[in-house]
Amino acid sequence: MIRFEHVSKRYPDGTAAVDDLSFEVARGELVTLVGPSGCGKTTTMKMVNRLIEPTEGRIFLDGDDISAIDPVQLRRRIGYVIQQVGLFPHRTVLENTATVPHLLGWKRAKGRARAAELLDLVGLDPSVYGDRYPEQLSGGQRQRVGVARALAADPPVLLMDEPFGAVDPVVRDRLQGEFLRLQAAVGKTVLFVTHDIEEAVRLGDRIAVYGRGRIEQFDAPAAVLGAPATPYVADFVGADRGLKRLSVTPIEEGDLEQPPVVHLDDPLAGAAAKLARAGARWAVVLDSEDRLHGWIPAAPSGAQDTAPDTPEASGTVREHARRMEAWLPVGASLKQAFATMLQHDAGWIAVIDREETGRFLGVLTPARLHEALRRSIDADGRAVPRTDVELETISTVTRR
Ligand SMILES: Nc1ncnc2c1ncn2[C@@H]1O[C@H](COP(=O)(O)OP(=O)(O)OP(=O)(O)O)[C@@H](O)[C@H]1O
Repeated sequence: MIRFEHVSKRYPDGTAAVDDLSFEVARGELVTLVGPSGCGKTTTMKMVNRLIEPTEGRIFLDGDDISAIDPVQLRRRIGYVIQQVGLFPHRTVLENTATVPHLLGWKRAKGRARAAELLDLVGLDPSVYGDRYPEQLSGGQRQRVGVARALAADPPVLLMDEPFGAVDPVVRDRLQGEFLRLQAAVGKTVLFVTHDIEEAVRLGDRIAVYGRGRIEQFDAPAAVLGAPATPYVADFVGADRGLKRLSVTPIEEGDLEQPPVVHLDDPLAGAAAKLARAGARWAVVLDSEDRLHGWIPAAPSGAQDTAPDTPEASGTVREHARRMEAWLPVGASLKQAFATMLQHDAGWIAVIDREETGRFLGVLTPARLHEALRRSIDADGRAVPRTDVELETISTVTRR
């Protein structure tokens, strides 16, 4: 979709902003360009929409040499989102979002309808925010408008230059998550500039790690973290790359442990017997459709008089079950799993198939999380699927 062939940009003062760059971005792919300040990321991006002209080499968009395309026509095929969003202060949010449809000569009603749809898509209710002016929005909301505006004419390509750079880390984290969901829905070809390796790793299908004017490594996030191509890349991704890897390693079903499972309407005595047989301290509680409800300890509170593993325990699991807040869908990252454990001060989290169905799949414990991480590192090193990796030592600490 976007192809660079031996592209260089030299400024008259002799600065080589980029030097002999060749790479290709596939249709629907999100590539992050990451590197320290001044290494040529923005220059690379601005050459794609001809805000900067290369001194050597050629750039192709969908097979067309862009030097032969009128820059104004070209920019209509390319959405552009920058850090200082550049919203028009005297136009409403809806008018700002409809800018490009307006320039393209769409009928006003059609442009506004499209703008409203896009605002909705980026999480801003058009009936609430549509008539506001940019100064009446938070920084994060302004960025969302910037994204909606860039998408308004449905361009196949998006260029994003540190779009979330100016907001605080919490908002930034949320915007990244929203953007990933949006991208899963719209499937644009995206070049995304950032100087933050964590952002690059989280968002990119592939990452281009820039040194001075050159790409040092162009690879999937796990590969950049797992096998840095040069000492420079290793240094840039940092000594804590194992930790960063948590954010690109998804929870898989094979990572999960299967604790005893009981149902809400099971008699308590039966549940207690099951726990005793398994030697477990707790069991997961499901409803009649196997959806996660919560958990039950081996000695439910209030039932101490009748120890649960004695036949005197009466009633059903329902009366003693506790709700479980610490859960995630399969496919969420190990980092999210770890964060969820910390947030809920939980020794394990429940993993379900999907949020909508809530079907219980198993639990992830810290030991299992560690194993999953080690298996993923090993799998990358040997280029095999994670399920094929057998660990030599497994360090689980259970009562079993
Ligand atoms: N008009 C110009 N004249 C001379 N040198 C320039 C000009 N514009 C940019 N440069 C230089 O080109 C190099 C690459 O700049 P570029 O903006 O692409 O870097 P960047 O990686 O995007 O950095 P940042 O993260 O700080 O935005 C820098 O050394 C910069 O000083």
